[in-house]
Amino acid sequence: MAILVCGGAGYIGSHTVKELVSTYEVVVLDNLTTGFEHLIDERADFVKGDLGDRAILDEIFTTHSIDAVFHFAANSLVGESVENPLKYYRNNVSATLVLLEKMIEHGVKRFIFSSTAATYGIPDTDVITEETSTNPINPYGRSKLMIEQILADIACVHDFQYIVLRYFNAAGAHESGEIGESHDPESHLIPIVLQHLMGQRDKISVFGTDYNTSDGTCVRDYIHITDLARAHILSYEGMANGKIANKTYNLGNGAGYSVNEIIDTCQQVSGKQATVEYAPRRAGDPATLVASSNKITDALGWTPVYDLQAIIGSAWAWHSK
Ligand SMILES: NC(=O)c1ccc[n+]([C@@H]2O[C@H](COP(=O)([O-])OP(=O)(O)OC[C@H]3O[C@@H](n4cnc5c(N)ncnc54)[C@H](O)[C@@H]3O)[C@@H](O)[C@H]2O)c1
Ligand SMILES: O=c1ccn([C@@H]2O[C@H](COP(=O)(O)OP(=O)(O)O[C@H]3O[C@H](CO)[C@@H](O)[C@H](O)[C@H]3O)[C@@H](O)[C@H]2O)c(=O)[nH]1
Repeated sequence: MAILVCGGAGYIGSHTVKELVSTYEVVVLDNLTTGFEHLIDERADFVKGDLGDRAILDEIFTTHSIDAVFHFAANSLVGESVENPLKYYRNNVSATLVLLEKMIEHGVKRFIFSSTAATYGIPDTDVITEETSTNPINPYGRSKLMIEQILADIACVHDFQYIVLRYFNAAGAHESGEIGESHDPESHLIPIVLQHLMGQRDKISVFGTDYNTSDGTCVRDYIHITDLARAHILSYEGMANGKIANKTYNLGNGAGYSVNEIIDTCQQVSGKQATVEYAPRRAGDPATLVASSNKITDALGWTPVYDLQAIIGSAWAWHSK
């Protein structure tokens, strides 16, 4: 039995493939719009194509015995989604519907979905649990919540099980040093700061200093990608063993760090001094997003291993290489 990883050439997908290949047969489907073929572990089969392409999905589902689909493929930039919502609804919703239809048609019944803290919008609590109300404030978050709702509907009427994983801010690099965070252009805070500290950017822009947080900059919960990858594998095995089905779990470290604190930690880890420019708010950004991940700890025993220092340390090691 094999696992199909949609978006396995991307940042989180490629790290999960690396964790999967030692135990499972893995097929990667990716159109390489934001991913890179060189990130895919060579033990995986790679199919270059789009998840909205019915013929490619028919081919994969008939030539491989797929037991589960891990679905990472999406557009995932908050600011871009505000500027170009149709791109987000087309890729994150319409193309995913094609994948789901083909799974049902071919009798593939296990699905793990990459969702996001952006489904919560501006939470009315300091620490977000899965019971916190979902009220996304940007098209990206809405596109993910729509798929979550569609999954619940499908599971009511088909032989189909899903796990939704709502990640907070994914960061860090694989401990092998072989792969790390690659987005082009890069928009994520930690790689931008590290690129600057390596001399590849003139300065860092901090988007917004007037948020209702301790220092006025946005607070996020950063989680290492290997911790995320392990949560996917535990979720899959939990479903396959009949322990869990049709659940939604947060994945975070349970600690919030402001943009300024991230810059400080990057300076400490690298031993270099940053040049910072304070800029206006970026559209679509909530002030604070911090997770409680107790639900997945209770269900599957998952706990994050990497703290912020270790996350930034792994990213710095990879960037320096
Ligand atoms: N990076 C984060 O902090 C974060 C946080 C929460 C949720 N997520 C979610 O995790 C997933 C992975 O994020 P990432 O940071 O690795 O992004 P990424 O852009 O690095 O990876 C996405 C991959 O999907 C591929 N892809 C996109 N649309 C496709 C399509 N229609 N057909 C085939 N392949 C397609 C891209 O080429 C890329 O390789 C996304 O669903 C994202 O919404 C990411
Ligand atoms: O040059 C920069 C880049 C970012 N930020 C700020 O840093 C914080 C983190 O931004 P970023 O790294 O872009 O991540 P988010 O926008 O929080 O989104 C990430 O985390 C979300 C979950 O919380 C996921 O859903 C998204 O896919 C993923 O991109 C935000 O307050 C940004 O405004 C800056 O101040 N300057």
